[in-house]
Amino acid sequence: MKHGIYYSYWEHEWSAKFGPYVEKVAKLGFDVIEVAAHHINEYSDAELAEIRHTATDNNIVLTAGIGPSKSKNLSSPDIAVRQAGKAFFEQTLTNVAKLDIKTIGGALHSYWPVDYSEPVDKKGDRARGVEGIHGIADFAANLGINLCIEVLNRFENHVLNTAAEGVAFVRDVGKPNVKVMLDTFHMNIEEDSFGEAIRIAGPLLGHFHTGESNRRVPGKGRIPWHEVGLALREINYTGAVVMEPFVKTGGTIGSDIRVWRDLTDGADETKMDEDARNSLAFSRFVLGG
Ligand SMILES: O=C(CO)[C@H](O)[C@H](O)[C@H](O)CO
Ligand SMILES: [Mn+2]
Repeated sequence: MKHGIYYSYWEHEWSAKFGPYVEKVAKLGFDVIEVAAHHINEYSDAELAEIRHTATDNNIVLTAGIGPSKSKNLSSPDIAVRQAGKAFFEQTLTNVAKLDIKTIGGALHSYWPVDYSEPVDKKGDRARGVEGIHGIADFAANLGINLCIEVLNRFENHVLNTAAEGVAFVRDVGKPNVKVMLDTFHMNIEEDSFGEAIRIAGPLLGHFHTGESNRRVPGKGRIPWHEVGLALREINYTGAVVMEPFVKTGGTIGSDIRVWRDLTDGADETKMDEDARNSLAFSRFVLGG
């Protein structure tokens, strides 16, 4: 099991450059950095090559996260939006592969965060989402990339809220490189049991996010980490465990994640680094790896 952190912990915008964080997370002791793929198409090949070299030099593996925008929604009822989504993913996956990334996770099957001022068509969105992911799966497979479909809580997405729904979706897609992704923050809201949800995902679990119920770093709250760790061991999970703390207000990240109070307790960057380092030690101990 490899342990990582989403670099957005330190940032306010999904567009923030992730290159400078590779060395930082290596120094903190992580194996993996997760980067936002939202704006990767704006990076030059030279920039991507440099980031890839820095990662290799620092023994860091990269993974990617994305919350697709409404205009790139693979499950939209509007065929033009679905086509734009497919084109966007093909370009994004091509660039993601330049960083030697093998895992991209998020609401790939939909968009994020969902605009609930509009009527919800869960059945139609799910059916179009299955078709949309099916339609980009082989493209991703040819680049050696797994598509990890994140199960989110009801306030952020309606298509997949539980591990059981995630598994049924992935089975309907029926492609070996399309997997389920779970996140303890969302599980805390939707699942009856953390352990059972992880066992339901079982061999289909492709990526795993961690965070407390208020998205502080693991170890500061009341998620049943021991139960989570036991279940991950039971299913022989060998993928990445990426902590996804969101503690800062402000910017698009603060607004998308609904961070309306300072959860850093006024921490400066040095203190935030220390929190991440301590949480990594806690995560390795309680989850394994
Ligand atoms: O858990 C999440 C959102 O609540 C997601 O993992 C990411 O934050 C989102 O896809 C943006 O990358
Ligand atoms: Mn997540």
